Amino acid sequence: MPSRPVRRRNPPRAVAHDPAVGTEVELETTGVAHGGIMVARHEGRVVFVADAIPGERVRARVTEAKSSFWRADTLEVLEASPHRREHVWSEASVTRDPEGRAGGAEFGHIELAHQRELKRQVAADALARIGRIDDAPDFTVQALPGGDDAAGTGWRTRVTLHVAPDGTVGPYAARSHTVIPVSSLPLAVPELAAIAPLTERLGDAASVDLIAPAEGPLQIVTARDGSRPPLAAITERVGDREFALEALGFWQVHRLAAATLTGAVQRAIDADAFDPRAANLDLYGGVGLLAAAVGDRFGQATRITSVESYESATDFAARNLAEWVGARAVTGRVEQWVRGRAENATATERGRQRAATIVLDPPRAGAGTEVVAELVSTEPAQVVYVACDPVAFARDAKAFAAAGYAIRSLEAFDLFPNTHHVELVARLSRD
Ligand SMILES: C[S@@+](CC[C@H](N)C(=O)[O-])C[C@H]1O[C@@H](n2cnc3c(N)ncnc32)[C@H](O)[C@@H]1O
Repeated sequence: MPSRPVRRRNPPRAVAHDPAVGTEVELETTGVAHGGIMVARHEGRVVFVADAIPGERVRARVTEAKSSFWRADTLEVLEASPHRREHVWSEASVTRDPEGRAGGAEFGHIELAHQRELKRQVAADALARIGRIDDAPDFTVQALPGGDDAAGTGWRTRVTLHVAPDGTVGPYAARSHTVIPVSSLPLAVPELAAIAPLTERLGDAASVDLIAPAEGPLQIVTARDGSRPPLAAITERVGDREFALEALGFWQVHRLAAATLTGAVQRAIDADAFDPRAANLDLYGGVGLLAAAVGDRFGQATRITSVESYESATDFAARNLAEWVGARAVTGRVEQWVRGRAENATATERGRQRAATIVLDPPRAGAGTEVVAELVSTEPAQVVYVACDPVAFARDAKAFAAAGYAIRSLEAFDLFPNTHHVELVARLSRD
């Protein structure tokens, strides 16, 4: 097994314009910031430090020096937090040189309960400081069933590996596109970890995707220079319900995530405010997971439109939602699809829009203020927001709040143990 990282054709990790870059500093970390990094101060300047924990003293190397803040990598832990543990992935450990640490498990050195507390702090802080929301319900970040078993490993049903010019296969390093050779993939479900081509040389490939669907064989999809082979359909399952999708189509990554979000969305919807005949929406709908969650809770008469930009996903969503005659799947970009929806509607349709429950599950960037403005202009009865980025959610929640939509319920889930990611499910409505 090679131990030296292999560089891809990509910019260097830090551009050493500032003489501070590359210097070593001793830091005391005081808090956690968005993105899995900790906050410290050096001579009054904020420093964002990777691979530390709040309350630690570390020796760190500066990797970026801007006028308003620096970034640094931990080289040595001088005084450890009581929450520090051996990293779940030795190849991502602080004992390695920072440029040779595997990325994707940036909280793997922190006890699981404390990881969840740090994620809660980041989300609460984003709501307070970015969302300017001071009345959000209290919440904790909930572990998934069995989430603390095996130190939070063995949950990823999707893994993307990258291929260096010499054919080495591995994950990228944290914060760079350097391919890191590794001997294990602890966050992957064991059956995927077992088939990963970690010892192979794939000189003519760009990336390798590994997928463990709920049904059928494991999938290995090798892409060459951005092109992919034709993709098979796979089957995922939530309870008794099956979902068909393209092998590389979007599906929640944790093996229990789809079921967890189904339950959370069903709980979040206020049944008294739900009208099955309304113009209900499932925005950023993928293959219809959350539209099905709504339909399963409110029955055969449920009307709901799922909007998704990726055509193949919409085709599958139409199949997956076929049992609801009032369900339809539309291909389109949400920001375009919602534009002018209120003005172009008939009086009857405007009434249905006002009675609507809108579920939205945008990508990491969030929905954005323009989409929120279009949605609130139709005065929907309630909005259920599924968020994979607390800062983007806080920005959007602020825009909802400006239109009188407050957060009425809020749950958070640890769908990505040993990483900094957290998923939120919130219901927003007006008084
Ligand atoms: C976080 S996923 C959620 C999918 C689905 N709700 C689920 O849980 O399986 C976001 C989805 O939004 C789609 N998407 C991204 N940007 C979009 C846009 N501007 N308009 C419509 N869909 C978009 C992606 O293709 C992806 O399927």
